[in-house]
Amino acid sequence: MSGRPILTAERMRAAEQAAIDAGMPVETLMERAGAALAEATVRFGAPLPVLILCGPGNNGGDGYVAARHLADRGIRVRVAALGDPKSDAAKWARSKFNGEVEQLGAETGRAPILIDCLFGTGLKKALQPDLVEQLLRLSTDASVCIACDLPSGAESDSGELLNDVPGFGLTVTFGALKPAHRLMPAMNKCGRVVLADIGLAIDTAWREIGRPDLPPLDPAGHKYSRGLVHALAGKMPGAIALSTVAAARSGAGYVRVSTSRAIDGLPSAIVQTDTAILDDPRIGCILVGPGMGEIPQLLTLALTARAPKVIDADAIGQVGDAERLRGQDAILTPHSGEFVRLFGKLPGNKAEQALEAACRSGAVVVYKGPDTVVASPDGRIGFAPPAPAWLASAGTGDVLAGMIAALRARGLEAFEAACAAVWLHGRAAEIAGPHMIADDLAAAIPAALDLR
Ligand SMILES: NC(=O)C1=CN([C@@H]2O[C@H](COP(=O)(O)OP(=O)(O)OC[C@H]3O[C@@H](n4cnc5c(N)ncnc54)[C@H](O)[C@@H]3O)[C@@H](O)[C@H]2O)[C@H](O)CC1
Ligand SMILES: [K+]
Repeated sequence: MSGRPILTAERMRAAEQAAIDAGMPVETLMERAGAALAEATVRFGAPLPVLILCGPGNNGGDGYVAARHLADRGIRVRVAALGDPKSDAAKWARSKFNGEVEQLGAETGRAPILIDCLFGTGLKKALQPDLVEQLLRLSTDASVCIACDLPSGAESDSGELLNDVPGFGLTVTFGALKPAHRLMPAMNKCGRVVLADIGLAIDTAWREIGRPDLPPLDPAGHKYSRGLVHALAGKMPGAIALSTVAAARSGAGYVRVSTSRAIDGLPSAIVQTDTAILDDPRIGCILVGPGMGEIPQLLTLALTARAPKVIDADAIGQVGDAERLRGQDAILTPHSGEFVRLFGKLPGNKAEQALEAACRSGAVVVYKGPDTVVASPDGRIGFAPPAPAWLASAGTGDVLAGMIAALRARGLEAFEAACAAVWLHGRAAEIAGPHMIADDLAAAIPAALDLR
């Protein structure tokens, strides 16, 4: 899967140290970071006057470098410092900035552009209340607020907010994204996240889910080679109807649903049958769970089949022991309640919890929410980019399950199919707009596919 790399603070420091050990002075890294911050500020905020808040560490050091670059470009820039720089690199950066540096406090005057260089990946605890008060006050009247690496108060690895944090329009980060840029609640405070390459070698299996690269249609293909999705209907046919329509619109060549009674309103292209022959070798992916209700035998039936399968909604509640999924080539799509009921409260951030669940079950786990992460037992993690809040409505999970099943049936391996569907699901919601219902979301899938 393509997508921007994501590293925890510790792995970021290791990448930085490896570069330093290879002869790259930390000042060079800081110079590149600060220059990138200045460039992004000019592009995002135009040549308005700038106030940079500098902390005592290297986050502050980036700020002094950015101040120098902005001043060199003729932009009026002031620096308000939280004490003197403590790290050698920050002292170096401070010494190279010839402008005024005032002490950050209640008298610090506002500016149209505010850049937060107080704390980044070195944050250890919540900011002092009076500092939070100044940060919030100075951000209130700024027209543009920019965070250096992270909003100060955002915990880099968990995405928790250790203190009140203003909403930033832009976050400029270096080398790799951090989990906080793509996990709630910190994700909501970052605004647009720009990643600056500062010359670090980054190697990671954790990535932001990028635009998917789907296989082209085979001109010699037929409906089976384009992917047969076989869905198992349960007590509430409306949910499986949404899933099957979503699967068909996601490019499955043939969508079939086993149902004990005819489902009204389903497009004729979706074949309804009263049998469930799941050892049909032409099946590309089975879908069970949407609208299933309390019929555990449907999950048991699905688990007798060798075909890949998407286990969603009510079926997750019937799994019982995650070990049942080992060897099933399954994709599990829990929201937080379903996740905790099946796996319990796991340690670590949401991504690490999803990875642990993937390892315990052998399944690819799509841990849904306003921040969705996809984890594979082989260690890969995909973090979804921000998706519209209006996805929080009935039936959108059914649509996602159908999209995953279709892309799996089209031949993408499980992790890639799940990541691609999550990305397309978010874009389809943007296209459908804030008043959408799940049916509109399914209808917007072709337009989302055209975005690639
Ligand atoms: N990753 C890279 O390749 C580069 C990162 N850069 C920038 O460096 C910061 C990380 O710098 P660091 O000095 O480790 O920590 P911070 O500047 O985030 O924190 C400063 C310092 O402050 C102390 N501290 C922590 N929390 C608090 C608190 N709540 N109140 C008071 N003091 C606190 C603690 O001792 C910290 O060490 C990274 O974010 C990037 O912006 C490099 O400049 C470029 C390369
Ligand atoms: K910061």
